[in-house]
Amino acid sequence: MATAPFFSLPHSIKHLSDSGALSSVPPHYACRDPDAPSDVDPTLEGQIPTIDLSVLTEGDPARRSEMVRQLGLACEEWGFFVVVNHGVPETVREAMFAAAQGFFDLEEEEKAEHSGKHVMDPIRYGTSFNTKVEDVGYWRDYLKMVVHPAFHSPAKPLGFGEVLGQYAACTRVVGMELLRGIWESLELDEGYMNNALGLDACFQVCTVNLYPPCPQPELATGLPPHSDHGLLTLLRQNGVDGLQVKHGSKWVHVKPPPNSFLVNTGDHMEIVTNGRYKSVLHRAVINGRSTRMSIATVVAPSPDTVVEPVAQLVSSERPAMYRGVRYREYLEHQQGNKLWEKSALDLLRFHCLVINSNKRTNSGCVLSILLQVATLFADHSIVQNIQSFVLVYNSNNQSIHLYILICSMTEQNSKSFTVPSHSHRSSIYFITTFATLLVLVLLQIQVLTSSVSTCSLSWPFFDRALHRDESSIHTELGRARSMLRDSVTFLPLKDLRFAKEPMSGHTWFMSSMNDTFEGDETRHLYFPSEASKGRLLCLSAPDTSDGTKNSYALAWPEALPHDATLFPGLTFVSDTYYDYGNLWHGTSAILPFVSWHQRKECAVPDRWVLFHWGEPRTSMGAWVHNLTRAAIGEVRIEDLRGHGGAGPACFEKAAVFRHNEGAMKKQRRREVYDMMRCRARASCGVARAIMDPKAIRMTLLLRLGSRSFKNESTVIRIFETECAKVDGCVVKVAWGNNMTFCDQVKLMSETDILVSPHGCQLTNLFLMDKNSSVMEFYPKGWQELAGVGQYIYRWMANWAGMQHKGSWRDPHGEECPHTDKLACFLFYKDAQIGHDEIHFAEWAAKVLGEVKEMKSSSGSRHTDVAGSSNPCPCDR
Ligand SMILES: O=C(O)CCC(=O)C(=O)O
Ligand SMILES: [Fe+2]
Repeated sequence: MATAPFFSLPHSIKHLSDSGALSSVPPHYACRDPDAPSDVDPTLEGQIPTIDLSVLTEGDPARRSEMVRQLGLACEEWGFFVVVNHGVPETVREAMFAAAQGFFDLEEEEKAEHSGKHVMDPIRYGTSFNTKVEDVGYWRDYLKMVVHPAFHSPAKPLGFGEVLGQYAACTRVVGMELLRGIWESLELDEGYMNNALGLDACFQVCTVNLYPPCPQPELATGLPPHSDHGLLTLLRQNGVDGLQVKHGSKWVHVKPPPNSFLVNTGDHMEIVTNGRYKSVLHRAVINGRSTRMSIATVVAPSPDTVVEPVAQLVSSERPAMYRGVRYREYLEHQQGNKLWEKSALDLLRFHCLVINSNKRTNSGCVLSILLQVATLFADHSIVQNIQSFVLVYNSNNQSIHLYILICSMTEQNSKSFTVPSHSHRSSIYFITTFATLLVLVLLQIQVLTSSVSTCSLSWPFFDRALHRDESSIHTELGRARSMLRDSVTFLPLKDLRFAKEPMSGHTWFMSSMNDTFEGDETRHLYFPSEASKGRLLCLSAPDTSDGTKNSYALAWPEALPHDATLFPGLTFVSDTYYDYGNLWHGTSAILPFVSWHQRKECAVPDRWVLFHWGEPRTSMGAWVHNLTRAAIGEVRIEDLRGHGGAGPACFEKAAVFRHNEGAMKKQRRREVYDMMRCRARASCGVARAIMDPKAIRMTLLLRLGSRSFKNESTVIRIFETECAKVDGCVVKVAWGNNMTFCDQVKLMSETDILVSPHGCQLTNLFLMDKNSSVMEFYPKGWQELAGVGQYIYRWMANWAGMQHKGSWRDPHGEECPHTDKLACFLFYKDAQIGHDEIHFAEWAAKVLGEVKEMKSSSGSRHTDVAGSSNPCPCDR
């Protein structure tokens, strides 16, 4: 029951603290005994495990599997670890803390717009944890935002949403990589886990915690001991410590190394791993001097998933310890009650007992089993808690084993969440089923021990079928086939309900179908398969300008739709939301096919069917076409309208990718980029060059028109001047628009530092030797208006094993004359880029210095080139 505090609660602790009039904490906040002996053990601090994420994502298999082992140990022994080398730029963290500070600095009325009425509101500003039910207050203000699967952000301060979006995306990537390692440490299949937990639509919430300085920090607390609800929580802080985690019976004060994430396991990790990896208790302490801010990002199962212990971690020795509950319900319960230790999780715990009665089968023993069972069933509370019972008859030694799994929950347990509990009727059901089973077992014993082996039952149906004449059977089969054929149902290929989210879940393209996960590959569809129940994919796509007019269906090979043409062999079906003309988007669309090709014994498709927004396309841009041909083999794009028959096209075998490479794992992407680089170089005959280890090759890959440098000759001179200062440095200048594919492949194979404006020509970056560097330039206005798409080359560099050395964003340039955001973005998109002589010179010198340093420590490094001793994957 809620207890009303005896003074009126402040709007926020910040408000209270900013007033400056406090010399002691109001009694409502005094929840600690200042004289209690310290429960913090400083000796444990140095033992907190550290996980190097870069080893998980790009380490060689041996290092990676050792890191996975360490991750497993960290989860098992601590439930807490520090993550370093996570790849999230410091600038992203800094921007996020600045934006969060900006929010808390708004006027109290502006923030109050988000003072949630309900604990499940997607944006919630408040103080303490849940003032409606607490009888003490915590010295903390917070802003909680659900950022995935749907993204929510306060509108103020300006730009908050962009920064949050970027922070959320980066932390989600880190969270997913860690989860991947965690599943691996338990030998759980990643695809299965992603599916079981609905991780594509994972629930992600970012909570910014603000702990202002407190006049009596020894009396109050920031957050009491608690565990978090999700799978993992990733925490960053503003440089002021205050997080403490429980290890054994002691607390550890955490002092994170710079640029690291503090990660703890949550309740749902404990549930799903059936208690192998327990959620860790932690708390936030406060101080008297400085404001502490932390950002906790929880990554959790999708809200509608019913999470329960995964079957692989449940056995007779370790029965399920928690009952399943829908994530949304758990969250609502946890957020709607007092925050205290593991009180929410405790409600889901089973206390289990396995009873095994091992008896020889003679009538006396059967009677004794019956008696035992009757005694058990006489107690209604036991019947209520019986999870399962199994009777096993062993015919070798003629014994019966009866296993009964009894799992109890407290009264409160069964009330708190809405799950069905057993009723009297179910006890009757149990008893009846049990009795029936027993009779069946006894019957079986009899059958086995007597020598009756024939069955005299007569089946009128078979009887009739056997005596029918053959021709009538054929007629009947023909009729059935024709009915099947008529029942093939064509659905719209493009479902506009999902038009806004073409990349997520089961999208608008064949929206009624679920993807399959296979290892770390991009999810995809394959026909015929178990999932399609042996049916083939048929497409009817005559309209090239409106995808909603095109359609698809599944049909059994024996009952293809009328007028259908069957295309033999393997077909690759691709749908992309951009186009096959653009280098970046085309590459992104073919990448999963390259991966699939490599995995499936280098299978080359007989044809490609390309869709863009659900509309058929009959060509790829020259660069994309060449890359595809180099990576997979000859590209024959089928024009569905010109295949001869007027009816639909059905494919003997078809692999469909419709999310670009979106869901592919990083390690896998790297392998695919490696393969594409290797094969592109081989197909262009780029010869292996023995490089002077001191040579540093800088390439300025420039653009004409939009996003070209305003003063190109000056920019070239700056880089030439800096290059001239470094021993062995040469500069090349090229323009992407007038080069063939092979010219570009060759140029990249001879580039150590790629200097280029943001734009599709940068897609070439993966063709450089691994570890090469990229410097990127943007016109004015991009940071604010371009959304996350502006980071694609940063991501690509990371996926392909390159080093992105940062970006320069032109602060000057023509002002946008429009008021509309989109119109302004389009205005800046085509703008030219200025320059900053001093900055460019210093930046170039720094990158040149780093590359020189790296080269001198690693020597010559031309690898994976045609003619080298390492053939490319799928070389024949
Ligand atoms: O601020 C901290 O260090 C802890 C925050 C926390 O535990 C939470 O937000 O759940
Ligand atoms: Fe927490």
